[in-house]
Amino acid sequence: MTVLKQPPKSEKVVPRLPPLMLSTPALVAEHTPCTLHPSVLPPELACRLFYTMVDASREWSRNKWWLFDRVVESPHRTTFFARRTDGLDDDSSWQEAARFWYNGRMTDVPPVFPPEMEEACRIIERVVNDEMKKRPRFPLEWTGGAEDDTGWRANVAAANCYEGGKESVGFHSDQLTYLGPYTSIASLSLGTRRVFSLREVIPSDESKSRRPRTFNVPLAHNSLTIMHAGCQEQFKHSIPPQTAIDVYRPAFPKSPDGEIEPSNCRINITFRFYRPDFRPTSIPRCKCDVPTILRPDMKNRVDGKTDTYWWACYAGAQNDGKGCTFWKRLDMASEKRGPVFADRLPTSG
Ligand SMILES: O=C(O)CCC(=O)C(=O)O
Ligand SMILES: [Fe+2]
Repeated sequence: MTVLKQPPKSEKVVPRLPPLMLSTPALVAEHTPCTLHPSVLPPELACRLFYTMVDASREWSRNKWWLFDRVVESPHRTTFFARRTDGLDDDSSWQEAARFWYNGRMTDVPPVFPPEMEEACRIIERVVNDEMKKRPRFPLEWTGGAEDDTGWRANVAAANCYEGGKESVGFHSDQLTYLGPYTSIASLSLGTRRVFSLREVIPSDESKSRRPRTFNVPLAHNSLTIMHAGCQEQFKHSIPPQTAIDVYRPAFPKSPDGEIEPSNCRINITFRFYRPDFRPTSIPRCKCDVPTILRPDMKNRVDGKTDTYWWACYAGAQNDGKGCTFWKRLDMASEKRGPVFADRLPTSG
């Protein structure tokens, strides 16, 4: 008996689009959930902050974590700061949260913002708030703790130092553990210009109809990139290695009568807002008794209302790569993560 074979289904081939260079703020806003703000700080402050951070970066370390059965080391140096207060309330339980920044391992309380960083942060907060006023807000986004809420503010910051073109960070989206869904992150670039790459994660139900495209944004000294609400849910970002970089020539010397020395370093500071309703006391702990990490389910459709997020074990990054199997879906309602008002926040000891 002859079995008639069905002709193979003709699957439409979706062409892969070549990477696109986004060299102006208008192009960045058109193609990504980010905005680019060149020359954001007064030039003298940007230069002073660059020198302070380059000096401080000698003490910063390379993040290390377990990946399957081996320890991997990040190809750049990094550190973390917690602001002394966020200027609005004196609750500092987010400083406690910052202690888990380093791959789930308990570290010392992080240093506070140096004075130049504090000065820069106040300017950056204004830029972020002006930009956020122009954009729609999402139901899962932090909408403020009180009626007189002053809007987005930074209470912590992560900093990175890339020395030379080989130092880099691979494609990732930032963990949302203390930031919560639909966070806004303000990322300041100082020193050598590097390329910031963004690539969308295509939801599973669209994977046959479109392919992700890589967008490359050159980040000049003293430019601010705001990764707006939804960026961590929809896009991954990276600083890829480069075979050639331009050296950065500071506009001011380090000391009034000193020489100007060119540098091949890029400093990045990401100012972040740890949400009052995502404090360490309310983060689920896994079977290893380590606070879990929160990740978005990037493969499912994102609409700002019904997105899925998962709490997962973080111990595996440290504990010889042996974490537990803990997974729990974030449920804003049953975890009582509705808006929390400043006067009702738990205080830390
Ligand atoms: O250096 C950058 O611009 C990106 C850093 C980054 O992605 C991070 O700290 O999570
Ligand atoms: Fe990141």
